[in-house]
Amino acid sequence: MELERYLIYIVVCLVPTLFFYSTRKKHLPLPPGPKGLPIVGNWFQLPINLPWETYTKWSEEYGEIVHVKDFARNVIILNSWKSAYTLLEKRSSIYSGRPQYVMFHELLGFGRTTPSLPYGDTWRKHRKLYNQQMHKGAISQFGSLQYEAIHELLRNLLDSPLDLAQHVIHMSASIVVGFTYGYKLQAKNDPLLKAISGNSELFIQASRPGAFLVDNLPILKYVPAWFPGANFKRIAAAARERGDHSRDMTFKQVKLQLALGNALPSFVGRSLVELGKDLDDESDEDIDAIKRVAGGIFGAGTPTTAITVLSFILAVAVYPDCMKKAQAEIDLVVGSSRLPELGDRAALPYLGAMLKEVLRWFPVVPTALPHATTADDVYEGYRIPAGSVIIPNSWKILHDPESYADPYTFRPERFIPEENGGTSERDPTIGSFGYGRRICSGKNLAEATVWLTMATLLSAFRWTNPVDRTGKTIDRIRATQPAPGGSAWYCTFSFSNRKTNTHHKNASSRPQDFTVQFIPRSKKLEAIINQSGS
Ligand code: HEM
Repeated sequence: MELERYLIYIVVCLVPTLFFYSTRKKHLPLPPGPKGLPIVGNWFQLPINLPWETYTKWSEEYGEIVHVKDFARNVIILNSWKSAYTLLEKRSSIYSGRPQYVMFHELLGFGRTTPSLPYGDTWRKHRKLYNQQMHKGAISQFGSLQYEAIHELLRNLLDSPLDLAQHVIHMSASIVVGFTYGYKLQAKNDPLLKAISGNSELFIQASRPGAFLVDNLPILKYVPAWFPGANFKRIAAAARERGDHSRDMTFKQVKLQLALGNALPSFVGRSLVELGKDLDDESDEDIDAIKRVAGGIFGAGTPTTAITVLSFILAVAVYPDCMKKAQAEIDLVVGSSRLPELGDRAALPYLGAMLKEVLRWFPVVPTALPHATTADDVYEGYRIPAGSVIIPNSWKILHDPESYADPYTFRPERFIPEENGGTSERDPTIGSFGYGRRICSGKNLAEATVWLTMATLLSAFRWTNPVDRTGKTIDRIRATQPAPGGSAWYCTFSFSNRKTNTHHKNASSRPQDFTVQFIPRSKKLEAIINQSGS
């Protein structure tokens, strides 16, 4: 009898409690944010250009996490390290999706590249391929590719310093394309480069929330391409064709070289050999994954690496003391009778700190790529529904004075431990390379390339006084102000010889256009640079 009463008591108390907790989430408020309109929500307020600036303004009014509506879609912006770290890193099991957009995923055909895949088995397969070919040991085997491209950069900078940006982009593309396909890029008008760079700009532009109306009104995808106003359909058809063509062309090239036995080491070649399957079965899922991972590397890796190098060149030009400190360290370890090598990295701590500072001071992907939630969640009393788009405001997080003293000053010492005279500020890797399970999968290659370029340039040259196209000096303040227009656009722009391009507003950042004069640090080094190509 006693037992029965206990059981009844437990059922009476427990069931409502469980019910309360299971429905509680649904009754909590969404995070605060600007008021929107019926149906479209905040669509008209979603920023197109330099979006992190608007997100930062919203955070001043509404707090560290802000909610807006992109039609029916909930968009949550994370403006603090605490919220980004707690949600995207610690709760990454439910924050690692990607929002799916009709234009981006379906019409443009980008839906099967690594950055845009939903969280699931195909994405895991892609990341496994990256891990196999891009762990630190595997990357080190591509050292000669990096030396060749970076030494060519030195010679190009001496020959035509005014084409600084083009030379840096060429260096970055040579490494990325060499790594992916074992392909040697021609100095000018390379046909493969033309084929694979065609969609870079659209990729970033279309991944931004609210970029195309069809994303929120999917019915528009049935509008025929000839219909007035259906320009997006024509853009999409051309992009899909370009994508299919470039993927097939590059893949077939490597397959042929493998068959002939003259393939240079590459991501595609190694992955295919390790797979050990019939390479002609292109319907095979594993082969398709290799093709698609490779197809995404150029767009993800070239502009990001190039712009990080350009930011470095600008940073040390306006902070000559940092340049001198790094050069003193290099002179001590490397000397002046050779150029730096990847093996010198551990012995150059100031340069390591400088790499971190470049990534923090001028983050090239200031709002990462949007993540998406795969389950309902609660944060600090706010409801975050499943399927929400999550945008980390990395620009703000990496310039937060609470984490980084005097955040717009370029100061590598912030990443030197206190016991060695630095200030031990928080490592910016999480943030500049993204978050949680979706963190940049090319990080090891990117860091090695940027580090080696920094070391080699500092060892070979000195440079100061950056000027813009009109000859006006760029000072420290202007150096931190991103140019309007994005990085992927920048590469397309440069590759296509400045053909007009109207879709130049997107969510990536690049410094102002600038040039500097590179002066060899000694006759001996000048001779080493000139000999490096022979
Ligand atoms: C300095 C250079 C680079 C920077 C600053 C950078 C930064 C980023 C950022 C911020 C993300 C978004 C992460 C997120 O959504 O949380 C990302 C994703 C990605 N990056 Fe990079 N990246 C760089 C170079 C590269 C290179 C060289 C490659 C390829 C070799 C690459 C491949 C990718 C891929 C595939 C993704 C998507 C990962 C996924 O969705 O799982 N990146 N990168």
